[in-house]
Amino acid sequence: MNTLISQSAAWAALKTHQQYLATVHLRDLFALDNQRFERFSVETCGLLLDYSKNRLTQETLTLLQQLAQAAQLSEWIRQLFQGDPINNTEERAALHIALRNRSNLPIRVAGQDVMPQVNAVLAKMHQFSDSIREGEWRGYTGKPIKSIVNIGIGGSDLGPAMVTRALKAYHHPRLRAYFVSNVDGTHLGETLAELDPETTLFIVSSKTFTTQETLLNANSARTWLINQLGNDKAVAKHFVAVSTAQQKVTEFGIDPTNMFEFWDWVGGRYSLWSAIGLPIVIMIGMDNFAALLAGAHDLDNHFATAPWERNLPVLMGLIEIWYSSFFGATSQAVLPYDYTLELFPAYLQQLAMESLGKRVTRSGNTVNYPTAPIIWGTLGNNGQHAFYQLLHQGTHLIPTDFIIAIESQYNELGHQNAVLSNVLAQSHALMKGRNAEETRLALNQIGIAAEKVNQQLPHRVFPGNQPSNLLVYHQLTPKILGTLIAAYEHKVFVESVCWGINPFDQWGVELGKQVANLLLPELTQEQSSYGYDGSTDSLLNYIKTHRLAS
Ligand SMILES: O=P(O)(O)OC[C@H]1O[C@](O)(CO)[C@@H](O)[C@@H]1O
Repeated sequence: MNTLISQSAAWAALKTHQQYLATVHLRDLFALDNQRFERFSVETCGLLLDYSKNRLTQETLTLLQQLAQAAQLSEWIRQLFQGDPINNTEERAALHIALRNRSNLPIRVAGQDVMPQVNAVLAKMHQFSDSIREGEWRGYTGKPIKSIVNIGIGGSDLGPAMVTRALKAYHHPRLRAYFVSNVDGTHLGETLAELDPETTLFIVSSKTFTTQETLLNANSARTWLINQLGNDKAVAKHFVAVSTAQQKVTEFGIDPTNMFEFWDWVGGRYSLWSAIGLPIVIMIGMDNFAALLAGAHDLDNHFATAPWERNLPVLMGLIEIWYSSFFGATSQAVLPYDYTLELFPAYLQQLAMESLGKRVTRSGNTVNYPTAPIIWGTLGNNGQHAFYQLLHQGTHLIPTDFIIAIESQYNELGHQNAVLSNVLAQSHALMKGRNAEETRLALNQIGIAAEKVNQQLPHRVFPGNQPSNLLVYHQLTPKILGTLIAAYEHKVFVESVCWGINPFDQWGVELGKQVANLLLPELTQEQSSYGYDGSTDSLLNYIKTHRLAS
């Protein structure tokens, strides 16, 4: 589409409609309609989305669906699922749905069914992970593996790290997982200090096998291992690779038989379902990994077939567009009230912002509307004692996703009602607020002297009207985690389609990498003028001088 979506009739209608809804308080929407929960919630694949605490009406949803129609969402979903090269700037398909295609029906890329390849790699992962878990795979000195170290960054780290963390209750009791991503030697150094080389397996994960951070960490880890075990033959028993680039893996010194393959039609941030999930499989076993895939597959089927008004990721995507492009919300908070999801906000940051942080459409036209919000968040209960002040009384409109487990992994401790009461209280209070009259009454009730009430009133009023989604599931299992992640992946896809963006490339990360490559040798060369800019040149000299002085 060469024209911008903002030129559509649906966009204009939404703009007019927003002017009306901007004047309506959420508490009034609830007062007007006691069926909001029934009307504005959807349950599928074990996941409930309550979106009734959003600044929308039935008319809003109708108009948002018209926008999706104008953007040809159905056609794009069809193309996604049939393996068309919808990553147009890289001329590739984006087929993460094939990685979890438990139906096994053929999915074709350029006419060729990819399912045999997918299944072959899954079988290899199964066999390898079993051999580690059962202690058959031995290190160079004959001991079973106890520590798995994933070396990767971005999509080759965040997804597997998040899932491995979330599914700790399913870990093999002998095994510990570590994730090294940062190029600061402290990350690898601190990790190595905890490891026994004889019982450690390194998984070098990199789609391209060119990423500076990963290769530097992998090289240092290899040097450490060889020094510790005294023979470079040890590498074969302690290093495996996950990549699309066999030649580069071989050049690094890893035997191709110890390489787990994936393909260019798997985007980095969509890759945890592929061989990039190897540390997950080793830690939780293939049956549980298959359940993760099955949860995602169920949600894929829902996304591909459910009518939009009952389609969970479609609704989530449209609601975010509503706030970003029409209310001007610049950020979205993701606040899990499930301790196991502590890495989920960081994972979502890459998924959403690397996919949607773009200013031109697929055809290269500059957009004239705001696109992706900034995603941020942390565990909700901790956030309450840190930044919720800003949510309740600050000046920003911050739509929030609360993620709720009805049962925790440690239910027997009896804390869960405290968790649930907190999250329900927060979403309620953010929605309803407390107006001046209610605040006056509350202050009177706690015995604040009448003359002080007026003074305190402005500080004690809560404007409310902060929207939120509540995503609720029974307990975090591999299956429900798969469903939850797939829901967010497809939400991002819906947004990309409506904004006309290609969500599967990431050209915006290139420039910084290129300049870093130019700068790297400057740090060791003897020169004092470089031609970057006044600040960068001076900082290079400042750093070198300080090094010499220390
Ligand atoms: O898996 P690779 O090729 O090492 O890339 C790691 C990450 O780097 C990025 O390209 C961004 O720099 C991500 O898209 C990707 O997930």
